[in-house]
Amino acid sequence: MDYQQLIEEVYREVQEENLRGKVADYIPEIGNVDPNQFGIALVDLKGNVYGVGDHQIPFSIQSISKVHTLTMVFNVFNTKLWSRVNVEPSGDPFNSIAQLEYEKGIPRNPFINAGALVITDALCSKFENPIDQITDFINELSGATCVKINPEVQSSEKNHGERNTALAYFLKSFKNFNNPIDQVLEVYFSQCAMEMSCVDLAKSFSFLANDGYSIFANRQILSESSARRINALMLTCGFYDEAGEFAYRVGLPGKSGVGGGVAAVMPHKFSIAVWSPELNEKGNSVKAIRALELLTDKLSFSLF
Ligand SMILES: NC(=O)CC[C@H](N)C(=O)O
Repeated sequence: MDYQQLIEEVYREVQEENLRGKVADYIPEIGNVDPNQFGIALVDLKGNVYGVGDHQIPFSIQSISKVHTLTMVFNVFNTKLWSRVNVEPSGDPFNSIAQLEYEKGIPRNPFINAGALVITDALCSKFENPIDQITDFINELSGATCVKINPEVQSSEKNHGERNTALAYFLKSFKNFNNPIDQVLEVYFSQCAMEMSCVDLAKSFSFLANDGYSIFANRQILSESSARRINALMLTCGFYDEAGEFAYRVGLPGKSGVGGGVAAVMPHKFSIAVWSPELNEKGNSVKAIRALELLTDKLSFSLF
């Protein structure tokens, strides 16, 4: 299969459809992007990179960073962690607070905001300088010094972080939070404000397509069984209350962010990142989802 030809075809067809959505504006600074940008990068397991459109332009990865942070604590906290966060799809918006109350402070999964805050709290217990450690880790996975924290986005998240702050206090009231709230939120807002291109993002997900081994970091990042579990979580929880629709239309494990990015993997074949800022009402990129749907249709395979 000629991947370059494939993604160019997908790119062209999606552009022709002229799909529109709305750039996220609840974090004002991430609204300051050109909404027409669109890029695709695919990385195969030999390390060949295929790209089209704005695939080299860094963008705000937002919630996609939740996969990187989960990976960082997965080994150490594997058993203990699952008493603090569940592994079930939530069926609720990513920043929902309601479920957390009747489920007594145990978030449904690590990819909704409440669950990601628990993961970042666990990360703060494990690492002395968590922000540097996350940056270093993602750089290592991408095989390049590519991650930058956008300070304007970071402070915009902080200044409009009432909901995430509320979630953190809520978790604390159920004793599911160990570190000072401000410290954990600082790390959480920083990981969300990280910027990288589709190419580097696809590389950073490559180990999940490769039984846990990163060809860019030259090491086993997670065991084969742990990598498989992260893929299962992405498939069932990676798109919040649209996870079912993504599995139905695309059929790959993946993770979205409100910056308009989606990273996904086809196990044993490739990792892929698609970015376009306009979102649907569930907070997922309209063009990125359509591009991945066309891609698996044209390939005639997905996980299923
Ligand atoms: N879905 C997302 O990408 C949400 C991330 C965003 N920084 C938030 O916490 O609200």
